[in-house]
Amino acid sequence: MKAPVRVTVTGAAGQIGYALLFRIASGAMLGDDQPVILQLLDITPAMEALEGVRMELDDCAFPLLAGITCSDDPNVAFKDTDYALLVGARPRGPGMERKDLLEANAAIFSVQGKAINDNASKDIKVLVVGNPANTNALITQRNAPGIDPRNFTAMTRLDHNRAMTQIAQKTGKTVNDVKRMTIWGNHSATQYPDLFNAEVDGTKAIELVDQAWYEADFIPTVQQRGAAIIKARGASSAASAANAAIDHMRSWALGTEGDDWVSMGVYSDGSYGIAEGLIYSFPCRCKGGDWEIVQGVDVGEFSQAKMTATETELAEERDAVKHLLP
Ligand SMILES: NC(=O)c1ccc[n+]([C@@H]2O[C@H](COP(=O)([O-])OP(=O)(O)OC[C@H]3O[C@@H](n4cnc5c(N)ncnc54)[C@H](O)[C@@H]3O)[C@@H](O)[C@H]2O)c1
Ligand SMILES: O=C(O)C[C@H](O)C(=O)O
Repeated sequence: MKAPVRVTVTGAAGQIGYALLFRIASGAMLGDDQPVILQLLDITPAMEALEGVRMELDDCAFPLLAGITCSDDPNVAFKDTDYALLVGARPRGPGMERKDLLEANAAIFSVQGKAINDNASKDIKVLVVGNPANTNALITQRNAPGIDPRNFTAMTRLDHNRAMTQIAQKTGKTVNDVKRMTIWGNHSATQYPDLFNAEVDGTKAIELVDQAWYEADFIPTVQQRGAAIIKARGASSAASAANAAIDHMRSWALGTEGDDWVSMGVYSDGSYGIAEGLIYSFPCRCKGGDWEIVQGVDVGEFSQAKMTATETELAEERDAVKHLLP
């Protein structure tokens, strides 16, 4: 058996937390030979509810669960931690865009970035789920100058998984037949799901559908899926978001499959002409606990315009929080 690793989850008493913690503790995220110590963070008024979640975790008797701490202090929750899933933030309601949450949520991530910088392992892997995820990841990263910027990522895996299922259903195949899906840019309504490079059963997806369906149906469905769930459920996605967080961390820690790739919001190094330093979703391959942006992916005129539009939105969000970016 390996030595336990520490996994911090913020917003642990919330709805995503409830769908996430039990799967991390079961080994779904880091493998069934990797014990974990859960370090759970929430705000003071949520401590009683969090205690209930801890009791339920205890009651599962997970063989891989080597310890649980609950705290309302980020300095405690991030102490020596190896992985952090930053979920704790306000969700949007009907009629809101995710960037409308910037004012309410941004300060959380500057505090947590500092706490990560001061307390966590220097090799920590951070996934930001709380919205607007890309810009919150940027705030976290910039407040943790002692840690490699590549260790901070934002979640677009939910959009990636949504796009996989939409194209599989349209073409009468299963998600097992879909490879090389890419979500470019921001986890927002400007994100660009790319069917020019995605493949279904070895054929370029764009060749299997008509351009009108791609533009008028597929792209808006993926872009607006979060809003559709809020409208239907009266609450934002939780189980599918937790599942995507597990997928993201598992790919990063244990590697992507063969020559396939996944979508991750990562620190831009200027690849594909995207401004350096933005947290932008790219096609990524992972190996040995590290990620790299896949190079040489085809970008035609149509894709370029959409990739630039979502980059522009991210630059606007960055400028709106510049007071939180040291
Ligand atoms: N990136 C994605 O794909 C994606 C998908 C779904 C949801 N989200 C986002 O995830 C976030 C959480 O969603 P949810 O449905 O679990 O919300 P929720 O309201 O059910 O839970 C949020 C939890 O965070 C806690 N919290 C608030 N401030 C905190 C702080 N400073 N420190 C620690 N915890 C804090 C709250 O007390 C609550 O327990 C929202 O911002 C939502 O929009 C992102
Ligand atoms: O849409 C939301 O606000 C929640 C989440 O980001 C989602 O995509 O489901």
